[in-house]
Amino acid sequence: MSCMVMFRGISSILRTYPVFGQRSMSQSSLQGKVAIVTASTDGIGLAAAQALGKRGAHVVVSSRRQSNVDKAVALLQSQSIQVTGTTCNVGKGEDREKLVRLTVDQCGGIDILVSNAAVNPFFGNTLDSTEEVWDKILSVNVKSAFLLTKLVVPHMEKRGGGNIIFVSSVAGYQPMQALGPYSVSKTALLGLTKVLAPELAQSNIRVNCVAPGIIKTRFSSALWENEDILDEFKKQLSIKRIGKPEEIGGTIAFLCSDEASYITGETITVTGGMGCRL
Ligand SMILES: NC(=O)c1ccc[n+]([C@@H]2O[C@H](COP(=O)([O-])OP(=O)(O)OC[C@H]3O[C@@H](n4cnc5c(N)ncnc54)[C@H](O)[C@@H]3O)[C@@H](O)[C@H]2O)c1
Repeated sequence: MSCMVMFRGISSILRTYPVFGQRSMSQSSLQGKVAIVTASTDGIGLAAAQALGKRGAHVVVSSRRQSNVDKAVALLQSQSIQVTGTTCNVGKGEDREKLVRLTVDQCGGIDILVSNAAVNPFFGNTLDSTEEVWDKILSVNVKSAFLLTKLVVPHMEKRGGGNIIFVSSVAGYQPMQALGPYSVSKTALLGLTKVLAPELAQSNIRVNCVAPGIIKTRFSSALWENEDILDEFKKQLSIKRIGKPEEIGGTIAFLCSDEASYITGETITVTGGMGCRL
């Protein structure tokens, strides 16, 4: 068989069975989608914005400081990502409303919410934690995730569907020593995912969650800056290194794509094989 004949044969197979050709590429595409990612000027949030943006989504990045927003917007623009930026403290109702209003006004709608912001103001024995600690952790890590969801759902319904991603933690499955209240807040997100997925499925909105292991960001620096602590953690890992923010960003983008069209109510652990599921 000549090369020409063989080439024609392959092209006709690709036309007949598009799964071998362009279809798989378009299923991962987020072209035309609008994505809000909270706390997205650094770490996992920034990596999620990059992963969604590289697949064609217009991303709306935010954090509490304008200077950080400006830096992230400039970085994403330099990577040819369509981006809008604003300040948002997710713990404040007026900021959440401003974020949603600005996104709808400037980008025409909302298809994706990645609720990524979190705090951990407390290390120690859980019985030493105060009411203020619990109020802060539950307000930022859990309540704001739900209240933002409530605000974006009507806009997703107008677009015929959407995707919501909560960022939990492996600590949500197996509480980490000295991180009691934070771990409990991350367990709550596993529950929130399961509660909302069936309610929102009728609106064609999928609700999923990612539970990172130890990822190299500012948030986890206490765990990886100290070699001894890091070595102890590495013993629990199958892949003997800590994770990179883009490894979480990629998982989030996958969950938001049509490749994950039959996945809802799930949490994907991304831990290098830490092996501690409930
Ligand atoms: N890095 C890890 O090892 C790890 C592991 C498991 C889960 N996580 C989760 O990943 C998410 C991102 O964390 P990260 O590791 O990228 O660290 P990070 O410090 O870059 O991200 C957390 C961000 O939340 C922001 N934030 C805190 N309170 C806020 C508020 N009220 N409004 C808006 N933003 C607020 C912080 O400014 C910070 O930018 C968090 O939900 C965290 O719990 C991280």
